[in-house]
Amino acid sequence: MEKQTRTLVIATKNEGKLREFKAVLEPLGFSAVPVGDIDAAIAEPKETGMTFAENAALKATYYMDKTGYSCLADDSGLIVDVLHGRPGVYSARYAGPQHNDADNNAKLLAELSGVPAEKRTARYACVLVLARPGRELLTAEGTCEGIILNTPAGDNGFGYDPYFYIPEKGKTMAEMSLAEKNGLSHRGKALRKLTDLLR
Ligand SMILES: O=c1nc[nH]c2c1ncn2[C@H]1C[C@H](O)[C@@H](COP(=O)(O)OP(=O)(O)OP(=O)(O)O)O1
Ligand SMILES: [Mg+2]
Repeated sequence: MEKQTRTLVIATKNEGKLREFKAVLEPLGFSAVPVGDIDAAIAEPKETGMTFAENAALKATYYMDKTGYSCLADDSGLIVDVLHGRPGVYSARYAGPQHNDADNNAKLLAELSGVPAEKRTARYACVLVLARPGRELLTAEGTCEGIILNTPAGDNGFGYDPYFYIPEKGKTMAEMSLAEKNGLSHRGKALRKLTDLLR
């Protein structure tokens, strides 16, 4: 086991994801530095992929090329069964290019209006890709099952979390601490798989 801290540049502009990355990675001896701290002027890439895996690889490779560092990217989203998998890879842009959580949640609720609880099954999915100079890409995935509520609960987390209810826990993801969310979330699962690959 190497003892020195290994720096991973986190290739995201999302503060909520960054908090979750740091909480998992720092206790494992990684220093998680947001790409904006390396160079705040790098423009966000267009997420043109058709899958989470394509977009995660695209973001990781883009930021590695721009910074020269190993870069860890996350592409994730919400898959709602009764909506045939929407919003899926378009989760961040569901209500339009402004990329606004409140607008996205409002659109989700409108699309689910009148749909009873037992048909509101959904899952979060996360694909992580680590791009390292001169090496092959590393990929890890995670999912987390839940139900979409009609009314929000909780102030933690980000994105769709106030509406994403975990029946086994009796609460939404926005009612969980960072550690509790990471313990069961799509991102937490993918991060643990990815760090296992780095040991
Ligand atoms: O744990 C989560 N809790 C709540 N919502 C979540 C979660 N995980 C993904 N989501 C939603 C937020 C966003 O609407 C979309 C991700 O979009 P995605 O492009 O991967 O991220 P982003 O644009 O916010 O940041 P970036 O691309 O810079 O990493 O799915
Ligand atoms: Mg994005």
